[in-house]
Amino acid sequence: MAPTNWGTYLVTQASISEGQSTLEIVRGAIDGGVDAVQLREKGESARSRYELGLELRELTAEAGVDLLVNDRVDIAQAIDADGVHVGQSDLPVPVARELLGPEAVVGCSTSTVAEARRAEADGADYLGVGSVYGTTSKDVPEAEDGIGLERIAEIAETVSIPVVGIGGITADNAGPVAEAGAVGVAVISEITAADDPAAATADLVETVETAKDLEHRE
Ligand SMILES: Cc1ncc(COP(=O)(O)OP(=O)(O)O)c(N)n1
Ligand SMILES: Cc1nc(C(=O)O)sc1CCOP(=O)(O)O
Ligand SMILES: [Mg+2]
Repeated sequence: MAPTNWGTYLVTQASISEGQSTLEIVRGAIDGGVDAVQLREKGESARSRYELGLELRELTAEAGVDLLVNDRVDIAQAIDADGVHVGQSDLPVPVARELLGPEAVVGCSTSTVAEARRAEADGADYLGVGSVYGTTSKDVPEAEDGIGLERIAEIAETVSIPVVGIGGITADNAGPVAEAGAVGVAVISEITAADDPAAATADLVETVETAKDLEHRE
């Protein structure tokens, strides 16, 4: 599936779960209809991300769900992921593309119009734009303040590649992100910290689909 159709995108970080493993959470997310999963697990060793990545690859491939790896092109290659997600302090987009090839999905984090233009020119396939509402899930002070929906709209109008909103997104506030022009939403806590990840995912899927339907009718 292409990023254009990623309505709901799970970014994994089991350290903020209520005792559930990443595999359990991803299984639930798949049952709930998630479109893409990103292996993040900041703080874990390369070996443990690699081993978890192999298991996630099996699960996601069976379900037809895209699998991305955060930051690490080498792990993406080693587990045969669909692609990689890089931020402003990670490997540059053209380098990730060169290493992974033309078929891989390369996503890039941006929070300003200038960064978005650059990522698109560099060949990114989609943008992760945030932090939309502000979050403590990403351990940097900048993420605590939201960039707001107007910035999402401005970036979505500027670039031709899909924009995915990230940061502080829940089923209650995901609709306006899609209405602002994002193809979908990426979340950690809304699914990961839920008692029932499948139900939390299904709520998000429905909210985003409804908002996109309304947006297209206008
Ligand atoms: C979909 C998506 N968008 C943004 C990010 C953040 O990437 P980055 O800024 O590199 O921060 P880390 O996640 O690496 O801490 C993301 N991971 N996914
Ligand atoms: C990994 C990440 N990147 C962000 C960015 O703004 O680039 S915000 C974020 C954390 C998203 O977690 P939650 O859904 O719990 O807010
Ligand atoms: Mg990164």
